[in-house]
Amino acid sequence: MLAQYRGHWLVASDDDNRLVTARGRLTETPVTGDWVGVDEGGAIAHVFERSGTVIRRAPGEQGKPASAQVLAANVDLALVTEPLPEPKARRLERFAALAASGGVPVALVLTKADLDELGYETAAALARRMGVTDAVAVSAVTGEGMGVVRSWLTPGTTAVLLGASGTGKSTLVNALLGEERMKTGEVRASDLRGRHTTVTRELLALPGGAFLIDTPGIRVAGLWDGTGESFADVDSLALQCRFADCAHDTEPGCAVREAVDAERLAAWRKLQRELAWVEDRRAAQRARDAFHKQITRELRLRER
Ligand SMILES: Nc1nc2c(ncn2[C@@H]2O[C@H](COP(=O)(O)OP(=O)(O)OP(=O)(O)O)[C@@H](O)[C@H]2O)c(=O)[nH]1
Ligand SMILES: [Zn+2]
Repeated sequence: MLAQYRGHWLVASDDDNRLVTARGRLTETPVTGDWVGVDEGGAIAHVFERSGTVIRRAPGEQGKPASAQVLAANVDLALVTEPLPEPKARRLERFAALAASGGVPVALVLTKADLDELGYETAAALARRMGVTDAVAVSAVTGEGMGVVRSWLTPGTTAVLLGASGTGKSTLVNALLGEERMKTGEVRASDLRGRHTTVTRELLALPGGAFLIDTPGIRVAGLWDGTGESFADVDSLALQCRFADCAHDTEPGCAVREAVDAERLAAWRKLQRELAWVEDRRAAQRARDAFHKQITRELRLRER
């Protein structure tokens, strides 16, 4: 699945790219990166099981039940972006957690390296603190660091760009695509002529043989399902705390507070509070669903 538009999906097959609709009653709504089966009528009839998903809490309205939104499926690597010269560690941690919770490995990409002479050092320091192996400082202006990013994009694998609006994702996409961008533009124009659709998340074929999913315009990245391995430092140190349910706050004998950077620990706490809030809502929703199911079953029994 190449891209999702309002009620339409752009699907790649062996011979061409086709704009299709989806049959009702699919188990999952198809998202960019999905492998789908299309029936004779040219509609998506099946969404294959996913591995490596990026899921956020759907930006909902107050009072509405919390729900999940899959941003990308079947992703092998998340390039988490944040601009130099003052990258925000909190945002990096949040996006890294979003990827890690769906089983997607993370690499840090600090953009706009031309605005900071110490970009590479900053990237390395942040990566060390976050427990991330791969980090780079890149510039679309000078080309610095682009080779490193390309080396991560193994042919046949799919990467997703994750980062707040304005962190330089689209610019990075253009740099990686080189002249190829024109082609995708043409495909899009001919497929969607007169449809007035907004392009959201697209799967792009890079010249080197890898695929890249851009996620433009993300303003909020609410967590949905834990922080994955993105706080492995906190998780493993927690085993040495005196109390099994240590909140790493004021408890005596806390191994985490001693070893983890105060700001990182504060960020962890904030994300945990958010997750507790989400879990409350998810539990309430599950209870409502179970109740609804039971009522429906009882009504059906009575009708017999
Ligand atoms: N100096 C400098 N500016 C850059 C670089 N990369 C991106 N920018 C600028 O940063 C701004 C935002 O870049 P975008 O690529 O649009 O950011 P984005 O992450 O795609 O934003 P959304 O599409 O809103 O999610 C633009 O004005 C770019 O020109 C860079 O390497 N150096
Ligand atoms: Zn502790």
